[in-house]
Amino acid sequence: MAPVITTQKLTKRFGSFVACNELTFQVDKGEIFGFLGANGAGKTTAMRMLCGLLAPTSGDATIAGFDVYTQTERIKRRIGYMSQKFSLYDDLTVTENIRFYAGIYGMSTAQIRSKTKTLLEELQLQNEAKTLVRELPLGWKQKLSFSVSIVHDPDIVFLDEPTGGVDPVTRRQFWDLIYHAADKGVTVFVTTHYMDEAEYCNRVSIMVDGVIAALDSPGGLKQQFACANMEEVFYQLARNAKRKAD
Ligand SMILES: Nc1ncnc2c1ncn2[C@@H]1O[C@H](COP(=O)(O)OP(=O)(O)OP(=O)(O)O)[C@@H](O)[C@H]1O
Repeated sequence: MAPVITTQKLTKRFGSFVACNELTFQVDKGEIFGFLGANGAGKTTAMRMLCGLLAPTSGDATIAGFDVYTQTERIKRRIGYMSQKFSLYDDLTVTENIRFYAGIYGMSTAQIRSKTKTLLEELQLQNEAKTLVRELPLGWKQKLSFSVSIVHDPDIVFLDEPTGGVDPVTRRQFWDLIYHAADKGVTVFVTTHYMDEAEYCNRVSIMVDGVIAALDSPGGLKQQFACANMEEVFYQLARNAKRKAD
């Protein structure tokens, strides 16, 4: 299967500080790829390079076949993005938010109408179609925000700590949506601090001080580091990290 994300010695320096140091990895189509690291490890910097928002200092990367140096506009059209501070409009209704983003992504009126209907059904939000987003519980906002980030059927969706602040049951429901998207062929690139979520990924990369310290399936990592769970794997790798949170 052709990889949809390929990086080769991808590096970002800020002055003499090396935020990301020679990152080399591939992510396949439909894969759920967890991108873990302690605070300051370089995850956000790497993700910004992969989204075409930040030019690398050196190395190579292609996203959906497009080059991160020269084809950033093409990349932006083929990806979705959801951050912890999701970008839904609190003072618009559920339906208005879906229509707004679908419009931004350049979908036609007919496409928007049918997509809005499907999405409301999938999320079981039909009864909340006219509810202002600010009135929705956090877990529902996260699910809506995720669905909106893939409304234009992107090749890859980048999720930056998408489930901050919700309980494990709500997180599990959110992950059902992720699995559903991955089954349809969307590649999911997700950062998280929750180790239950790391267990849900097909493969997990763990960054420490700007480098990828380990990369394998959760089962493979547990075996490699002789740990019972991902929490322990992460702790073994991250406990000696030199960088601290800003
Ligand atoms: N524009 C910048 N100029 C200088 N240093 C930066 C810049 N952006 C990030 N850094 C530094 O690069 C390092 C990696 O930051 P980054 O935000 O990528 O880490 P992270 O793994 O996403 O951490 P967190 O989980 O805390 O968000 C940090 O030490 C940060 O201070």
